Amino acid sequence: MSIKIGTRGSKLALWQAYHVQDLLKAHGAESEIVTIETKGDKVLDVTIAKIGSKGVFTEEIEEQLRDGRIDIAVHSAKDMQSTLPEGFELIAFGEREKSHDVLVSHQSIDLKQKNLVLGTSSTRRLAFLQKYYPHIKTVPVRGNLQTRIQKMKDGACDALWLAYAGAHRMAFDDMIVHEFDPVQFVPAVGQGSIAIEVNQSLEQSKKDLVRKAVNHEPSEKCLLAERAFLKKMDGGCSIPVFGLATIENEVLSLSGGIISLDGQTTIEKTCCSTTNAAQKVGETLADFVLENGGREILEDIRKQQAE
Ligand SMILES: NCc1[nH]cc(CCC(=O)O)c1CC(=O)O
Repeated sequence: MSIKIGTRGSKLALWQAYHVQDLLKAHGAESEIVTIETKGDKVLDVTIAKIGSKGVFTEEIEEQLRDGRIDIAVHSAKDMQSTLPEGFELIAFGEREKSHDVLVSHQSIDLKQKNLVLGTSSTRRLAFLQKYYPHIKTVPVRGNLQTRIQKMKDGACDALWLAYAGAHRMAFDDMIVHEFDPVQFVPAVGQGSIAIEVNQSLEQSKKDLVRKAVNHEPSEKCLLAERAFLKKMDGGCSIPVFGLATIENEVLSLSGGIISLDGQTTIEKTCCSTTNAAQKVGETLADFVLENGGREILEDIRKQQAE
């Protein structure tokens, strides 16, 4: 039985796909990798928020899952919508890498420095920057990590604001010049973990095998909590919703919330539960955030983004 693994073609995506291939191999399963270009890879001159359609990194891959050209798709969990299109499911989450954000640069960076320009197009990161470092300017820098580093070196910005996981997996550790505290700069839901998506009708034996080889249970529980939170917040990747779950001594703690685009208002909370109530705790957190000002922030953002 050979498993066909679909993935985007960026180096990070391929790293993740080869990682899954290795895990499958360790469980005695052969596999092959099929690279697929998505709209998010093709359209590089606008931010993801502006491309607008949900699933910019997933649609073309889901087409191939639908017609069986591939068996599984490997994604960054962070790129996955909270509600998948009809007929698809996530069956496994890989062991999470450290989930925090970092600055990557070829030069040393002082966040107090005037005229500093950081490369990012993430609404969450922009809003946190308004809150903690309002003097810092940003420019959107899109493309795969290697392209972005080149753009930075060519002068587009002084440093790139990235997820540690991607920077580390691409071996840019030497260029990490700042690490953001995940308590202040809470990561995006799913950051640092990979997710395996399948067509629901995939043979159960293949699903079982893939899950056995790839799924990391504590990471899965955390991701279920975070994704249940995101789903109830109704946030895609262009809404500055943040959330991070951790497990210690069998207790799952989920910290998350929403921040207004100007960084002035943050609604956030930490909720705890047993690991078996992961989804429930995500929903509880979302209810709290929505009822305590989050709904108004969401409406404001929708209005601004419609303009
Ligand atoms: N937004 C794109 C994206 N999706 C996943 C990662 C990094 C790896 C990960 O979090 O799994 C990145 C780049 C980044 O935010 O720096």
